[in-house]
Amino acid sequence: MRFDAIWFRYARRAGWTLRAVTAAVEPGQTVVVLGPNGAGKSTLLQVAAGVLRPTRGAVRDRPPVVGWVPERFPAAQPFTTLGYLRAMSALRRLPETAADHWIDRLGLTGHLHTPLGDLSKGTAQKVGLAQALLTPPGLLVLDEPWEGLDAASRVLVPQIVAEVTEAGGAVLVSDHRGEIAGLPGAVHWTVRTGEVHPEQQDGPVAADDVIVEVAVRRHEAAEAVVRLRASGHRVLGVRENAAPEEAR
Ligand SMILES: Nc1ncnc2c1ncn2[C@@H]1O[C@H](COP(=O)(O)OP(=O)(O)OP(=O)(O)O)[C@@H](O)[C@H]1O
Repeated sequence: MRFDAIWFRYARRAGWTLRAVTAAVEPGQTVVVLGPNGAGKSTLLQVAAGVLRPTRGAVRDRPPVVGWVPERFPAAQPFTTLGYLRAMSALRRLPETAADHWIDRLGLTGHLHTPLGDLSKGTAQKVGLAQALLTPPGLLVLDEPWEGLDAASRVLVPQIVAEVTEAGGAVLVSDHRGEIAGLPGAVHWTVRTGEVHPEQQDGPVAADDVIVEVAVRRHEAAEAVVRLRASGHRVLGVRENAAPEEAR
């Protein structure tokens, strides 16, 4: 799937929220979308999912089955969990039992007869995930999927992402806490004031760049890398302290 010179603004006289976005997502690829608050991450994901139409430019070769999980599941709908998942299955001409696997896996069994509006944020998020996965998606778009999820459920997200990509689907996921940034093979895009900057893993350091060396505690290294990337910095490498004895 390709973003072909996409510009997006929410209103005719508003400023541009996305500017000249040109990027590609390959089948089987995970793209982690990072960037500061208000940069345009959610907007980019909604354009990718087809929820928002670009003002200029086009999304090309979007797979026919798209799974979309918004940051906030729209719970103000007159359904119970089971009623909603059955209605979503019927809409997609799937058997009534299509959601059973996800009901079981996401631990929704105890909430089947609860109205959507009465669910906790995390449980509503799981219902959102279940509906996005009813048919194996060629593109799965997840906007901050961990928000509200308990620790036991959080580990399911990278598992599900890996299963989708192993089946040949592409995944776009925004992740301000950096929970998925360590997923093997994931590429990182940083959104800054509406522009998308794919991370250049091996690109040369520009003449006017400055290299800042930072020491962090070993157990904090992964999180520090994620935070630096999320702030739009390039991380050139991580190395052990060469002289630990002298440092003491
Ligand atoms: N429905 C909307 N109508 C008008 N402006 C909007 C709308 N949604 C978002 N915006 C604006 O577009 C800009 C980008 O918002 P967006 O939600 O895409 O950023 P984000 O990077 O996902 O931020 P966050 O991490 O805080 O969720 C912001 O200035 C935001 O106020």
